[in-house]
Formats: sequence, structure tokens, C-alpha cells
Amino acid sequence: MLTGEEVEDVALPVVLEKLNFSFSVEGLFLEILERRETLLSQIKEIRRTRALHRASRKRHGQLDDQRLATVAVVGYTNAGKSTLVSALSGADLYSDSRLFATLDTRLKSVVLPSGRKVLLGDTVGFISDLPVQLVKAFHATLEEAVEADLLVHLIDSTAPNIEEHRATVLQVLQQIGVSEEKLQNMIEVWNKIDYEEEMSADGEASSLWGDEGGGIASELSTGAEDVEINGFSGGSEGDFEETIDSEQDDYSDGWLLSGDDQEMVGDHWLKTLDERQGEASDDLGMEKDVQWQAQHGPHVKISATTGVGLQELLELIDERLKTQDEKLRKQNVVGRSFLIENGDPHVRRRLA
Ligand SMILES: Nc1nc2c(ncn2[C@@H]2O[C@H](COP(=O)(O)OP(=O)(O)OP(=O)(O)O)[C@@H](O)[C@H]2O)c(=O)[nH]1
Ligand SMILES: [Mg+2]
Repeated sequence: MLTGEEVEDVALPVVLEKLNFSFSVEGLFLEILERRETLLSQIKEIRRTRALHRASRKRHGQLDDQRLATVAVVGYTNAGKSTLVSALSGADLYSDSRLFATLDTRLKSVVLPSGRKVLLGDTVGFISDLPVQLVKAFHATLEEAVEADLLVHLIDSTAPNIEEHRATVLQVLQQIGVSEEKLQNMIEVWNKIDYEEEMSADGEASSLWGDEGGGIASELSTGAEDVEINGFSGGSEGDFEETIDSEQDDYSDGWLLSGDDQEMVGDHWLKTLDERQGEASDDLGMEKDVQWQAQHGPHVKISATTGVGLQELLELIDERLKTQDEKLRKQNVVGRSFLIENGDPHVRRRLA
């Protein structure tokens, strides 16, 4: 009499043969290595292109004496970043409720209420307990966030563990080298308030937000358009549309690690996902979040899908950039007078 395992040993090859199924571990491994190499070289190319674009934008700004500021939308995965950038720019970016829907980042041109034109960038979503190896991979896609003049931190207000998401995002931003000053200046936005409003309308839990909110998306005067700077066109084929992997469905491939790396992070990664699911259904956690919400209000509450609060957000971006410009101008004046008083005589003569 055969044991269960012995039956499997004997039966499996027969079944596979009948199904005409062939499986080669070596083949799969080679395919994975090849895919990894391709992605790494794509990331390298993207970084190079981005550096050129940034230099170009700076040169352009200096020549015109009118800097084209960049605003990066950052946030936990699934917060609604792509939906928001699409709503503000009139572009149609890929959004999905799966994790890491966005692996590519794009810059879209948006006109603020004051008439000022800025570049708005979508970014890849963050996630808690990100293994170090993945943080490295994120660096390439997040350089735009480090370089941005202003950050908009989008938070999914319906998530059961907002505080954890918020802390994770701040931690990752610090890890990738975003300055303390930029973090202080970051605009914090709660998204998906329509969800709460829907619940209130149904007579369920009362809304956390009151009844404030801005206009609807169609009322926005964003004047969104594709970017064109120094000959670079931001249309769908343009260089500003920087894509890591155009096969969006293939999202998991971007995070393939080497065998050793996988061993190191695998257990931890799976464990934290499980833990997070546990936390999501934890009533105490919910209560903590509500307390946290009461203490740390956002700067703006919006719904990227209905457009509520978007006008208010644009006005805030406008205001922050203006304040930043004034601060920079003051610093430049101070620096200039310092050089005139103490600097090299040649420089002094030129500045005076
Ligand atoms: N109810 C509601 N759903 C929203 C809102 N904004 C986004 N969503 C939904 O939330 C899901 C995630 O949206 P995305 O824009 O892909 O989120 P993301 O932050 O770009 O996600 P990643 O790219 O994975 O980081 C999608 O199903 C959106 O339709 C909103 O204001 N209200
Ligand atoms: Mg996205």
C-alpha cells in the first residue's frame, strides 16, 4: 500500500505528462535574471534622462527668470495619487485598487489659480516595512520627489490605519533624502472624503469632515496641458512621460530580487502583510485612528474622484510656492549683501 506522498511521487509525473506540461526551473530562473537585468538597465536610463530634464528645467528657469516649480504627489499605495494627478491635469493616468498600480512616474503641467504654471508629478506608492532592497528600487522612481519644490502628501482617509500610513510615508521620504525643511512645508491632504459623505447620507457613522469642500473638478481652471520645455514634449510619446515598465499589469516583476535577497526579506514581508490585515479589522486600531485624526487635521480634505476640495488644494499649492519664492529671494538678497561686504574684490565689483 502506498502512502499519500508516494502516490503523489508516482502520480504527478504521469498527470503532468498527460497534460503535456513541461516545467524547467533553470528556464524560469534565467527568465527572471533576464527580466531583472532589463529592468535595471531601464531604471539606469530613466535616471539619466531625468537628470538631463532637471538640468534643462533649471537652465530654462534661469534664462527666463521664471522658475518652473515641480510639485510631487506622494503617499501610501492606493491613496489615490494617480487619480488626483489625472483630475488636476486632465490627463488619464493609470489607477487601480491593486498595490503598486503605478510603477512609472510622469510630470504633467498644471496652471494654478494665480496663472502660474507648475509641473505636477505622480509617484510610486509607499508601503510599510519596505525591505531595504526595495527602498533602493524606489529611489529611482522617487528622485522626482526629492528634487520637487513642494510635496503634496495624499492620505486615504478611509484606510483603517491612517497613522501608520502617514508615519511610513514620512519615514521613506526621510530615507530617500528629502530635507527636513521640505517635510515641514509639505501639504497634507486627506482623500476619498466622498466615501465618508456617502456613509453619512446612508445614516451610518456621521461624517468626520463636516460639510466643507471646494468646487467640482469640472469647475477647475487648471488649464492642464502637456509639457513642452526646451524642445522636450510631454505628450504621450514625449520624453517627459518617463516610463519604467509600460506593461502595467506586470507590476510584480519590478520588485524581483536576487535569490539571496528574497530569502532575507521573504518571511518578514509576508509576516507584515498578515499583520497588517489583522490590524485592519482591529476595532481598537480604528478608535486610535479617529483620535489621531482629531489631533492632526489635514491641510485640505478632498475627493479626487468627485473633485471636492481640488480648487482649495490648488490655491494652497499656489500660496506655498509663493511663500517659498519670497523666502528664497530674501536668502539671495542676504547672500548677495554678504558677498558684497566680505567677498572676493572681483566678485564684489560684479555684484555691486
Ligand atoms: N471613493 C473614492 N475612491 C478613490 C478616490 N481617489 C481614488 N480612488 C480610488 O482608489 C483606488 C486607488 O487609486 P490610485 O489613483 O490608483 O491610487 P495610487 O495612490 O496612485 O496607487 P499606487 O499607484 O498603487 O500607489 C482606485 O480604485 C481609485 O478609483 C476618491 O476620492 N474617492
Ligand atoms: Mg498610482
